[in-house]
Order: sequence, then C-alpha cells, then structure tokens
Amino acid sequence: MEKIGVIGGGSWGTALAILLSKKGYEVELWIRNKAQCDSINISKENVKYLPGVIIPSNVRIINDLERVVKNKDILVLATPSHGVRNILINSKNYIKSGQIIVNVAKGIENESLMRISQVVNEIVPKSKYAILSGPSHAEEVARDMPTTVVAASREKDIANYVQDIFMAPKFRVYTNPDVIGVELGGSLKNVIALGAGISDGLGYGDNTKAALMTRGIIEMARLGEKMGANYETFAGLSGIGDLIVTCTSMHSRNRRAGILIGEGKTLEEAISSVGMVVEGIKTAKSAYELADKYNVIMPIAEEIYEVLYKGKDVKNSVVNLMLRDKKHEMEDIAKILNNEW
Ligand SMILES: NC(=O)C1=CN([C@@H]2O[C@H](COP(=O)(O)OP(=O)(O)OC[C@H]3O[C@@H](n4cnc5c(N)ncnc54)[C@H](O)[C@@H]3O)[C@@H](O)[C@H]2O)C=CC1
Ligand SMILES: O=C(CO)COP(=O)(O)O
Repeated sequence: MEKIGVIGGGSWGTALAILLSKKGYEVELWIRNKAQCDSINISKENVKYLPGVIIPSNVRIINDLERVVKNKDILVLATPSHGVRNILINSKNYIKSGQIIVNVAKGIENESLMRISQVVNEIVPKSKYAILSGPSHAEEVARDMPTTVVAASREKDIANYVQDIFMAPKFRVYTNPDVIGVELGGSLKNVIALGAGISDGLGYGDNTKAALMTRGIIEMARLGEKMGANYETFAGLSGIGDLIVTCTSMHSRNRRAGILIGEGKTLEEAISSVGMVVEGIKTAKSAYELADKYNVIMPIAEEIYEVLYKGKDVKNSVVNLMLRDKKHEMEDIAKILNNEW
C-alpha cells in the first residue's frame, strides 16, 4: 500500500488524512505546532480545526517534518498557500527525484504572483505535480458526505494515479489536464466569496449573491484565459462548482470573513474571529495585480481589493459596481462562440 505524507494538519489536511487512511494507505500527518500535535495524539481529535471528528488510529500524527516527507509515494501539500514555499525549502533535501506532489492549497503567492505549481517547480523541479481542487469543505468530507473534486496534472498518468488514490465511495475524483485553470479557479473563487459574504453582511439578498457569483465567474475565466487556462475549466468543479459552495456555505471561511466585514468589523477582527486561514484576503491582492499585469477587467475583484487594502467603504463599492458602463452580457463568451451580434 502507498505511503502518503500529508503536510499541514488544519481542517483540510486532517480530513484528507482521514479519507486516505480509511482506504488503507499508510498516512502520516504533519502538525506544525508541537503542543497541538501531542494533544491530537492523545484525544484523536483535531479540536482546533476539525472538532467533532475522530481521527482513526492508523493516521500517524507527527511534528517532525523530515520524517513525514521522507520515503513517501505521495506528498500532499495542505498548508495555507503562503506557507508552501517555506515548507518546500525546509523539506527539499528529503524530497526524492520524481516525487509525486499533490497540492490542495488554494492561493496565488503575493509578490511573485506565482501559482503553487510554479512554486513547486521552482523549488523541487524534479517532482511530479498534481492539484486536487473543487467544492469540498473539510467539515463535510470528514463526515463522509458525497463530494466531487478534480485532479489536474499536465501528465495524464499522474492525474489518473491521483484520481485512483483519492477516489472513494463518497469522494468522486475527475481528471483535467488544465493545471492553470484548476489552480486559478480554486484561488480566485475565494475572492468572490469574500464579496458574497460582504453582501450577506450588508443584509442584501439572493439576487445580489447570484449576481456576484455569475459576474464573478466571468472575471475569473477572463483572467484565466489570458494566463493560459481553458475558459471551459471555469464551468467545471474547480470553477463554478467551488464558487457555488464557497459563496453559499456557512462552512466557508472566506464567506464568514466577508459577512463580518459587511457587518462593519475590521479586517483584523474578521480574520481573528474566523480563526482559520482566509485565503481570499491575500489572493485578492494577487488577483488585483494579475488583472493589471494581464490587462484584464475584473471589477468585482478590484472593489474587494480596495475594501480590504484601501479602506474603501463597501457601500461605495456597491454603487461603483451597479453604475458601471452598460455592457453586453456575453462579451467574453460571444467572442469565443464567434457570435457577431
Ligand atoms: N478547509 C477546507 O475545507 C478546505 C481548504 N482548502 C485549502 O487548503 C489549505 C489549508 O486550509 P485549511 O486546512 O482550511 O487551513 P486551516 O486554517 O484549517 O489550517 C492551517 C494549518 O496550517 C498550519 N499553518 C498555518 N500557517 C502555516 C505556515 N505558514 N506554514 C506551515 N503551516 C502553517 C496551521 O498551523 C494549521 O495546522 C488552504 O489553501 C485552503 O484554501 C481546500 C479545500 C477545502
Ligand atoms: O475551498 C474550499 C471549499 O472547496 C474552502 O473554502 P473556505 O476556505 O472559504 O472555507
């Protein structure tokens, strides 16, 4: 049976370690904080990040990064995206050539504006990369609720292998060769979900959220296409699928942070109240800079960036979005369909 190291024992790393251990793999889960690691080893519950779920005893909970990384068939990167670079730098001496790395973090680095596949390729170029992404809240996966995701890799064999490894009766995995599209979908939806949360926090209704989601996916796909992704990928699980779950679920950290901001809390208050990683906050900055770099119009992402980083009043953002110049709804898609209307 495969040996799998899961790097990062937040809610997602813990849920995936449980899923993989139930399939019979030898799973080691790296927990950064020693005290937390010790406590989970005693209680068999990740009280801080995934309360109420018992971790099977065949998941080995370990604080030693070297031990978890060494001699594994698969490494799963499950820390917040801003932690991935340092994790790889600290462990690259133990990562073998040809190592299969499955990234499950959803974010785009600040400063470098790199996707995680690019970070992995820079630090461990001899590894084989896949991303696993889609509408998959840890709280539901850990409770065995039917979930669908996508495994993307440039190499078909790797995508198929990762599909087989993760596929379970309640966890259905599709494949896709479009690494860029799958990475961008999972990252950019968090920015739009912050907006959906802000809308909820302001007391707006379902119409507003549907508008943010529908126009949001167009922005995501518009940027994605310019960055080399397939437009169609954004209609899939890692695009619209993940956008739906993140904008509507109370499990969503991004949506919950948005609700608090919409209710008038500061960014710092929102982050500390959620108590888990809110990826969309950093990604909003990267998205804003990528839109500028690739000369793509992303009005929703831009307003969210200005609310988060420039102290803009959310009510002014609503006015700006509603009173933009008139548009043809399908201007992006019309071009693709060769529709001259
Ligand atoms: N929670 C979920 O349902 C899902 C999360 N994801 C993604 O998985 C990644 C991890 O998310 P969660 O598990 O929710 O996070 P979390 O906030 O529950 O836990 C993060 C874990 O990483 C550790 N950590 C924090 N900063 C770190 C750093 N700089 N270096 C190393 N370790 C660090 C924390 O101690 C904690 O153990 C994120 O990119 C998230 O977008 C993807 C799908 C589902
Ligand atoms: O990516 C996720 C679900 O697919 C998790 O989203 P949140 O980080 O908003 O909870």
